[in-house]
Amino acid sequence: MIAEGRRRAYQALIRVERDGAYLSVALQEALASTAMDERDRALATEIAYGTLRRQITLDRLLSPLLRRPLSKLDPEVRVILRMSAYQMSWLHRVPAYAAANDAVELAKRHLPQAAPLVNAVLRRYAERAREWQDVLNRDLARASDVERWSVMHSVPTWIVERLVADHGADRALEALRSMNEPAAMSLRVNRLRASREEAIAMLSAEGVQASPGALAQEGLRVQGQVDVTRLQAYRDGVVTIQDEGAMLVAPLLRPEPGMRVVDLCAAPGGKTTHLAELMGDRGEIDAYDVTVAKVRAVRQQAERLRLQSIHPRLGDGRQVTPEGPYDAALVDAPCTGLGVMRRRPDLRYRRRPEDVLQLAQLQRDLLRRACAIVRSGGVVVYATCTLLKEENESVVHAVASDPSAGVRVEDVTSDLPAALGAKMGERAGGFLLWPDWHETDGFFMARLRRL
Ligand SMILES: C[S@@+](CC[C@H](N)C(=O)[O-])C[C@H]1O[C@@H](n2cnc3c(N)ncnc32)[C@H](O)[C@@H]1O
Repeated sequence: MIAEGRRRAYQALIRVERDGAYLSVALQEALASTAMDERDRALATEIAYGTLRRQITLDRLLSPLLRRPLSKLDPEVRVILRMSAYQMSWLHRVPAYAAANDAVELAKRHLPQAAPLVNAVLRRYAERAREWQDVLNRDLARASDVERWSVMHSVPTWIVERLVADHGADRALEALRSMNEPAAMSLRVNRLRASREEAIAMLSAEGVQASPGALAQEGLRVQGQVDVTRLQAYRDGVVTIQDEGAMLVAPLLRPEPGMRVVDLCAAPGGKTTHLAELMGDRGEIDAYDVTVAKVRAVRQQAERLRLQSIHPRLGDGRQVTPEGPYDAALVDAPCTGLGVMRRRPDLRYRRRPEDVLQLAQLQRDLLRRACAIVRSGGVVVYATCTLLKEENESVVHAVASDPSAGVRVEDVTSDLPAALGAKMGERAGGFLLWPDWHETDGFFMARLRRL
């Protein structure tokens, strides 16, 4: 019988491979049954995320064992080979024979004619599975640095090239090394409903261990992987799932009760709701996004947190025309998401180099619009979860250097937590929080002030 965790991991991975589904959605569907054991759930999650994180590496390791290129095989075979090779090389508590036997059973069930091939390839793979680094070092001895790093860290070459060009090889390499570590889980405490200590006690009463985060005053780090949405503390609006790095963005607007704020890219509402909490839920926040489903997501989060000051609105942020100017605006722009690769391992394979150019245009347009609709002396915060200059500093520079925008860039050092220490980097055009510094996602944030 195929282990439940492997069966569910396969279900999710085949949806990603064959139908282009997002991993988070496909896995949620695969794990939907409430009857599932927590251990099976954890194994399925580990296999699905781990396999996608290591996909380029796995394909390189598997290729010499195949007569045909991996890309020419049926998606079912690709998925079964990758997920089984992943377990053999990375999940040392899983015996190789268990992974191989289940792989053959999976093949028999989903593509019976491929079972002998799966069996033969994985028996050979198992002989060297633990030595994958040595195998690759030999294979890549004559490869360029970019190709070697791409294969070793499973990141497409164009992304490696861009990161090296933007930040230098050392910094890029440090970040790449961190991209395949599982992401820590953090929560934001809604301090309108509980103090951080009270929230820790509520979570503890539900069997969840949490401790104060190092960076954000309202941040909590949770031990292990927990489905927080099932907890009473979540349903009661005491906590929100948010990366601790993301919690540094809303305070940059210097939110105060009574302010009128616009969030041009609000869904699913993580930063909008944080703003409302920081404003004591007094004031007005117009929260825009482009689809009905996304606007609904913002509304649901506002309702769960019992926040009245948020007005979810359907609309293109580039065309927002308010009756009067806002005190502050947030542009948490759509981006390539390279700072959140740990949480969304499939993103790196979906993105194309041409996306950067298109996104940068949209980002500039959104930021220009934000600058146009805040009052004189008001602030605009621009944020992304990517690491590329073209989407970060260059966007800020393009807008701020245009005299018609009437803004200047501010140094945000004094608004950032002291816990960041010396790790501040170059901040003239904005602040980049690297994902390998404090076990957060990677974020860029800049503040502009209207003259
Ligand atoms: C990075 S996400 C925002 C995350 C959100 N601020 C949070 O913290 O939960 C970017 C959002 O921008 C939205 N978006 C994309 N193009 C847009 C546009 N032209 N106008 C407004 N929103 C847009 C996307 O739908 C997406 O929800």
